[in-house]
Amino acid sequence: MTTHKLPDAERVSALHGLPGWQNVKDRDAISRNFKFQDFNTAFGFMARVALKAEQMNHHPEWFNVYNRVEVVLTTHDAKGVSALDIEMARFMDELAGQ
Ligand SMILES: C[C@H](O)[C@H](O)[C@H]1CNC2=NC(N)=NC(=O)C2=N1
Repeated sequence: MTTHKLPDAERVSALHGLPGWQNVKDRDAISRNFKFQDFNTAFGFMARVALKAEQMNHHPEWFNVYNRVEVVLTTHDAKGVSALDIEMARFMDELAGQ
């Protein structure tokens, strides 16, 4: 299963490769804030991520205001961060180009 909680060492090394992402305080999750040029770009990003999320059956928690998208990734079924969260974080970074 890819939905099991990642061992600490794997999580630490995955986060090294995802410099924009950090552990969430008081929660077993990772987060990143993205800032885009405008709402259209932010929402386009969200639309593409939504399609990927459906394909993966793995859905982000996020909050959008205008050009900002605040993302929290965790695997509810695993009660923690799994390989799916790392895959989603990499996808988002690649898409955002930042
Ligand atoms: C029933 C359905 O497959 C599950 O609830 C999926 C849907 N999307 C999900 N998304 C996330 N982030 N974590 C999950 O555990 C999860 N589980």
